[in-house]
Amino acid sequence: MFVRITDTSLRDGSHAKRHQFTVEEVAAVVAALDGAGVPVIEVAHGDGLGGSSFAYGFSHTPEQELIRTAVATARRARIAFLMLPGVGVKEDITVAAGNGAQVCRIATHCTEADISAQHFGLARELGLETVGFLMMAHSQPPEVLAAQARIMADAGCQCVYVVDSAGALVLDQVSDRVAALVAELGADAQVGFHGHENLGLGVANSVLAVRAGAAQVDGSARRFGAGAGNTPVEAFVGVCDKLGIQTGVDFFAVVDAAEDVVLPTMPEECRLDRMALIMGYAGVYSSFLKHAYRVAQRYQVSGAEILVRAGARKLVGGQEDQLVDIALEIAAGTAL
Ligand SMILES: CC[C@H](O)CC(=O)C(=O)O
Ligand SMILES: [Mn+2]
Repeated sequence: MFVRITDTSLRDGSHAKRHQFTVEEVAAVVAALDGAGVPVIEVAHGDGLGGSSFAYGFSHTPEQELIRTAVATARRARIAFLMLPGVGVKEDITVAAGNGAQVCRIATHCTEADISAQHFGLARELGLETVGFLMMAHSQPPEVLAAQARIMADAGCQCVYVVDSAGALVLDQVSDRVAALVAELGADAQVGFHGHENLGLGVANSVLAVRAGAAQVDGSARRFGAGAGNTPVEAFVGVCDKLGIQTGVDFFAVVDAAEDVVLPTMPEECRLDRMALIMGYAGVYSSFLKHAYRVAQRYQVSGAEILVRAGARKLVGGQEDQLVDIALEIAAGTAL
């Protein structure tokens, strides 16, 4: 059994770093992960191409420059980028392809796959490998996700991911979703899994995804990602070694890369603390974490209460501004 790993520290980790990666940091991380045999490395603003904005936070370095740096540094790894239709536009994909990126990952909310069709079409025309992200996958049952995956595959997506954006999926809930996509897509497209650590299940959920037929799995060195972070790639590689699942990644080299190279780029460790746990429990988009801290501070209300209410409202990516509305509701003493 083989699983292809994509490291997303330089994209999902961007949320945890408020999008402040430098060229030097990207070069160092890509060199270390590439040297360890990580086959795909994702680089972009945390919210994907075009994410640098008032709404999501401005990047320290333009993401296309970071992509160029990653491409120039990697010897074996393919460089991937993420793009959310509406946050970025098709031109961003063309520019990233021109900068040498090889894997185009298009992310939509898990009921909105149809908005990705033109982007997959363009990416295939440009000769890019394509991956689709069905975000907030905990919020829909397996059959709904499978139907959405079919829309992406028919549009030219070569691997559709079950994306546990909130870190809310628990064990069998991952297997059931991945298995439903595998059954629907058959030979038409692969299936992937992207996990978050908010309930401490990133590695276990990823193993179950592979056992249910996932051919690709995401992780981040040192868990560097939104919320409590992503599936720790070095732990996942070690567990795969023990289980006889081939990854092609050198365990000791990726452990060194995580500790010696990625950790120094992190503003702090991604913690499985109260806020992160509530995100997983209440089903809140992991990238809302820093926004929730900021809004709680500004309106002097409980960040935990904001997240509980965000979960009850079933907010999706792009609705970060509703955290302010929720904070005002709490400050006014309105009951949930
Ligand atoms: C804002 C995009 C988001 O971070 C994509 C992702 O990694 C997820 O939904 O988990
Ligand atoms: Mn993520």
